[in-house]
Amino acid sequence: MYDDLTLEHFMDGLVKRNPYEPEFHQAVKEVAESVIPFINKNPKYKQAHILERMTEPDKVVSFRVSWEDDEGNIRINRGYRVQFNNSIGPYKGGLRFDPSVNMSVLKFLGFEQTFKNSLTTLPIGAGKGGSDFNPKGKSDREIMRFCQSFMTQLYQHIGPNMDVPAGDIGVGAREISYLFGQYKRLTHQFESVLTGKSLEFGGSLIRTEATGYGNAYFMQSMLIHSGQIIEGKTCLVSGSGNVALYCAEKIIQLGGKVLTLSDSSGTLLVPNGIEQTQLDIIKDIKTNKRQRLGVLTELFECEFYEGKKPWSIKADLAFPCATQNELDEDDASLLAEHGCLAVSEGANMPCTPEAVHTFHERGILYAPGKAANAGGVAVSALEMSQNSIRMSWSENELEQKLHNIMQQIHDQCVKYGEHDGKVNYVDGANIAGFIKVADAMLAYGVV
Ligand SMILES: NC(=O)C1=CN([C@@H]2O[C@H](COP(=O)(O)OP(=O)(O)OC[C@H]3O[C@@H](n4cnc5c(N)ncnc54)[C@H](OP(=O)(O)O)[C@@H]3O)[C@@H](O)[C@H]2O)C=CC1
Ligand SMILES: O=C(O)CCC(=O)C(=O)O
Repeated sequence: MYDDLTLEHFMDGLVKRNPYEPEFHQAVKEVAESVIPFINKNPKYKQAHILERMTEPDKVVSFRVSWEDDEGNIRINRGYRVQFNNSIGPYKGGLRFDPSVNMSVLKFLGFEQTFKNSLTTLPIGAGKGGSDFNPKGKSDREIMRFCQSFMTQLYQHIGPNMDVPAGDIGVGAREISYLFGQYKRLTHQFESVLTGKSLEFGGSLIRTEATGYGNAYFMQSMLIHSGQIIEGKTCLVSGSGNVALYCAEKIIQLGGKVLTLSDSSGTLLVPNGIEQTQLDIIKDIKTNKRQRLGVLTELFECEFYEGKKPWSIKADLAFPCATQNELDEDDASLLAEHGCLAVSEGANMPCTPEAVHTFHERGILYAPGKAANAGGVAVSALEMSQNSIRMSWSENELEQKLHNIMQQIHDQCVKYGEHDGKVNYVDGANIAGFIKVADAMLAYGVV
């Protein structure tokens, strides 16, 4: 007979094996709280030490990235790829270029990706990578030289059936193009080794929009399930990158009113709701001109609050779409006091555990990122499928597929997270994501 697994014992071991990795501990604890009771009811997972194996990455690589800046100085950064779990498909997950990147951050992201990719219903394993390189303020040429040097190290670890990276914070269409160009030059192969590519060379329609659109669809499903609608609701969105901009766009299309966006310098407030024409200006400022949101006060009627987060503004719904731990307990209390009904995470782990606890305590519907932002990686998997069959699906087809996938993810969360008529989307996402990967690992035996 086996004793029950306890959260305390499991987490003690994990922290000892992975010291100084607070983000990784946070992500694992959130999953362990949901799945340990499930594992104890299903001893086959306990006997095979599935959770212990799932929390140990398959492989981690770290490498030097040397490159030359525009002044001719030699610059050195560190590159990484964490290949977390390939039980249900090739490693799949983004690359992040940001000074905050370290092993703890990439392990939390790779671990989360395991559950997210499982939830998509598509055959993709989990990985994450990146560098502590800061793209802000760099010229196009510097970005190109960095990406080429990064790929010169990374290319031997990736491949269309091995590991397929994509974008994340600081890695968008420009960086993916430089990375793909260098991979092609090194290997003489034109293959589906990155997703988020431009349309001219194998990219998929809707991939740019997918994470943000998917998050708005998830919120819509969650509201409908509880007898409400998104139309007419006031919304706070944080961030103004890929995820935030397209989350805002889909909210507007669904009839919601987006009051805010933000960046690392502060929050933009449009009290009557951002209109699509204004959103197009914001996209140009952030994506093409790479400027701060504050410049918008000169372009249309809006307010800008330097150094402030959006969460103190009264609204019905919240969509944190910037970065991890951007919404804490105080922010969650303010949202609750202002009557917020639901929170759906576009970013990965943007809400602290204390904030999530507050949502649950105050009856606010809460969708974790691994469920709500899975639309991006799902369309990445569809990009891989299109590349394999050398076809391109239409925008309508892809958006319909994305919408269906988000609905299926929602329904899996309900199936595994509903107790006494209430849905705990954290438990639902964790248990549903766990089962598929765990069953594949059991089938492989001890590997
Ligand atoms: N891209 C994708 O397909 C997916 C992304 N995600 C997650 O979504 C989040 C956003 O990614 P993405 O939109 O791609 O990244 P981008 O680089 O396109 O945008 C990031 C945005 O977040 C803001 N930001 C970053 N750090 C901070 C901070 N510390 N405080 C306040 N604002 C901050 C940035 O501001 P500034 O402009 O000032 O830098 C920018 O507006 C991340 O958590 C990512 O892991 C999840 C699933 C898929
Ligand atoms: O599209 C992908 O492969 C990566 C998406 C991603 O990094 C994420 O879901 O966090």
